Amino acid sequence: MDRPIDLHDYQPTLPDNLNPLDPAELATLFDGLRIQTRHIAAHPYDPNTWLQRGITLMKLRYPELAVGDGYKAGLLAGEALKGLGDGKWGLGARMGFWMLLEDDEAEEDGWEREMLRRYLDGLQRKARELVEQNLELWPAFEEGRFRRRKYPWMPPEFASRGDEVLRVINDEFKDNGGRALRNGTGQICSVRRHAFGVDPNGEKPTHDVLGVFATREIAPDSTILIDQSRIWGCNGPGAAGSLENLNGGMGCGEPIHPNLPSEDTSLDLRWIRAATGKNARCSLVFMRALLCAIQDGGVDRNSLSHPLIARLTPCYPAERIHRFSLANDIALPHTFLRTQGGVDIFANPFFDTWVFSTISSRILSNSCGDPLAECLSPLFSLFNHSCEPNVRWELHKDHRTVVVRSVGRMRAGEQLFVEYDAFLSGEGVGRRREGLWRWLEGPCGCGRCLREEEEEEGRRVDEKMEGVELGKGKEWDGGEKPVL
Ligand SMILES: C[S@@+](CC[C@H](N)C(=O)[O-])C[C@H]1O[C@@H](n2cnc3c(N)ncnc32)[C@H](O)[C@@H]1O
Repeated sequence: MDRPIDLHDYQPTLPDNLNPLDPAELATLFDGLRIQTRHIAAHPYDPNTWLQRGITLMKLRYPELAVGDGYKAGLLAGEALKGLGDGKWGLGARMGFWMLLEDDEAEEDGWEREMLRRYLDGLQRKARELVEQNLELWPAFEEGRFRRRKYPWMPPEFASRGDEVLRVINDEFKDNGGRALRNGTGQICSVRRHAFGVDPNGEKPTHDVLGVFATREIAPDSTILIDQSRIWGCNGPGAAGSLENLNGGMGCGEPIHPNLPSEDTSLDLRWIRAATGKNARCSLVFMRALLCAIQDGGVDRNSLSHPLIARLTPCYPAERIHRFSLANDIALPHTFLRTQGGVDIFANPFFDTWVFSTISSRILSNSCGDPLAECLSPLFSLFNHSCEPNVRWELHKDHRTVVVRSVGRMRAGEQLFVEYDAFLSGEGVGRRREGLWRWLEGPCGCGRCLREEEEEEGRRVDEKMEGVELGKGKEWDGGEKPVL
């Protein structure tokens, strides 16, 4: 957030249709945001820096980010108040912010201590007010509404997939081909750009539209891909051997889930399952995505640069309104990062709330699953949808392995398509497109939809022509003119 931005890239995430912000006011707010972000970097444990930036984010109409900063301000003020009780917190000498005191400084007189307590109390109350202003208490307690948008300060390297990302993916396809063919050699498919062709008018950029293509002829019913993921989650087993999840909803029969026997006890994720109930699978996918970034890249790199996250196309649907929850989307990931990720959530900018929100926009249109389990597959997530698919897929009982098989014979160079929602295949093109909109953020561009759209258009033109012919016929026949 401390990067200069182009004001043309600004899109608020608040769904309310308010009057647009005046450009001069917008520029001032973004200047403030930059300064406050630098101030946070210099004084990450001062609750007031977080509160002030949260207020700016609210004015800029980013409710989900304002809640994130308000939450951190409240947390810091609360921890400082607790520390005050222990005699450990005080005003940093002539520095104007609150800090941990050296032992000999801790002997403050009662008056100063009382002043400090009141100040922190006030900050905590204002932080809570900021959070509440950006949430609603109804219909769901402590949830807010927002639209998913690209944040204007997003560094360009995270905004689209570079050639290095494609190289990594294609190396993985090469390894996977060997496994699927069971003889250890040979590639079956690869990822390519311009998956739906190049826009003839040059209006839509198609460079960053990826798809999976056959690199050789594929026989019917062949295994094409065995894709195992580290980013998965399931609602876990129920209590006392029942299949019910702890908080209702179905559970699976694996006693160790949502963990694996190979994971050590420091990665016990059952508390996330208990906290999120029937949404556990989605929260677990998100936490595991953060965990992957930490395990592979450490805590000093932006998690958006992790190859498993950098390869995903984000979902920014124009009209759809999403909900975010203070408990599940803000408090839970921060607690997870502090307790199990080893991340300092105040001093480390790589796990800021805008990064959370961007990761979850990428997971949204790329994960697959069912009411029990969710999985973000590294290679399967690159397959496009068709209403007449040439491959079929299955999520294994382990909730993290997707197997893809061919339906009929395929030529080298043919694009491999899966069906995202098989329940829609019996519907007409209009209903199918409507149902698929939430996955595709636009009309389905598959061969069947384009064909049926053309047929429908043709029928409409024929009907119109028929009407014209009928009208003409009456006139020429000397019949009565219609009364308008
Ligand atoms: C799981 S990803 C597939 C890979 C993606 N094309 C990419 O570039 O990374 C799903 C996204 O691909 C695009 N997509 C997939 N199938 C499509 C289709 N039949 N028509 C239009 N867009 C499609 C949509 O943008 C969708 O949100």
